[in-house]
Amino acid sequence: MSTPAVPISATEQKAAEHIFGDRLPLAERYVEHLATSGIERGLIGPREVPRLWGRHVLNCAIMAELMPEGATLADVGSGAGLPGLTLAIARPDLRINLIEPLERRTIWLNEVIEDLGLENVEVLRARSEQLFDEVSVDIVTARAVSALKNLIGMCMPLANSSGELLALKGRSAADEIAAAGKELKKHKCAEPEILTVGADVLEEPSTVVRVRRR
Ligand SMILES: C[S@@+](CC[C@H](N)C(=O)[O-])C[C@H]1O[C@@H](n2cnc3c(N)ncnc32)[C@H](O)[C@@H]1O
Repeated sequence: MSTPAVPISATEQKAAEHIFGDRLPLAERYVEHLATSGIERGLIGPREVPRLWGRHVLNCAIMAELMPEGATLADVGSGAGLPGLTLAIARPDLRINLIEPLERRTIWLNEVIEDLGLENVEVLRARSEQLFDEVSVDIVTARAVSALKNLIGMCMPLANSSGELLALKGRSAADEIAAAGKELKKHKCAEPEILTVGADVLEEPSTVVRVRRR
């Protein structure tokens, strides 16, 4: 691959070492894929290159801190593998389904998974709603897929009886929770929690909304 320079600050480098440990070379290879074929094939915008490490890979991979050992995951609307592929790289003990309906995205994801030699992740080409009878996992993740009020109906049916949704959100988290009252009630969910993750290692920690059933 001829790779455009993907900048990484000293703080990001330290965070990447902290999150990925001896699997950091796999994360670096993933970033190379994002910056080359990921851009050529429209999975990520060229203007994102300067923010690939900080805003995309590290803000997603830090969610590994919330994952119990050996958990099963479904990442809804995985796109270029965010956050699902970053979690598969950081945590080989997790078993992860990447759920993505668009064929060209699933082809790219499978190519990257094969190149990285990841054995704990599988791509399912489908909309989440088509998998409600087939997928039952401990944790459903989603980032930049839809507003929380829509995500609840798209994701909670994929969670097992004690399962949960972890949605990566930004500053809108509290407003999105306030707007999701009807859906939370319909799916018998408790009041969501807003978690700040990675404050000790990231310049901008991630905001995650955790939704559990009552
Ligand atoms: C804006 S992209 C975000 C991709 C990635 N999660 C990220 O953070 O970069 C939204 C993705 O959700 C997928 N998507 C939309 N509706 C979906 C559904 N009902 N089930 C699963 N994926 C869906 C789209 O195909 C698209 O790849």
